[in-house]
Amino acid sequence: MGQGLVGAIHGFRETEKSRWSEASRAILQRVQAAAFGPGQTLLSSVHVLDLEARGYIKPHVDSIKFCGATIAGLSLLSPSVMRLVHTQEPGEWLELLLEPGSLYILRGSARYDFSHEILRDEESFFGERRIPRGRRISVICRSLPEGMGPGESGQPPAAC
Ligand SMILES: O=C(O)CCC(=O)C(=O)O
Ligand SMILES: [Fe+2]
Repeated sequence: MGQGLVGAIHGFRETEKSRWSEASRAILQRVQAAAFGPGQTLLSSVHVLDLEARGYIKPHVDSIKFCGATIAGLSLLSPSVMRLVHTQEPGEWLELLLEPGSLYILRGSARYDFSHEILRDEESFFGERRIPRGRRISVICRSLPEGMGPGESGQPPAAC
């Protein structure tokens, strides 16, 4: 979790995980192949966020100090709605329905120019459609910030 994120997430527990079963590694490799380019180095551990049914994530942009150009998140258990809002033009926004088993990828403008948030149960609508929130687990892979690759100076952070 990025330093700028303190206070953004409510009703959660989390961990940074670097050891995975062979079956999970195969899934993470599919995520990485889909989301990251060959030149991108990933943070050494994967962020696992367990959001309770009443939990939610307030709008934020992941810190550029701790997280690079790409954020890829696998959603598990409950569906949820992620809203992206342009940081300079609040009228410019979109919502993503994150079904269990789906992968979202934030890169380019979506990564840097839009905040992202996970709506709380009371506000959890995708258009007109009510999306009741249960417990949701997300598995988030991030690239290292530029200039933090292997062999370059600076210690890679343990997590975003
Ligand atoms: O749970 C998610 O998919 C997003 C989490 C998030 O925005 C963060 O940890 O920075
Ligand atoms: Fe985030």
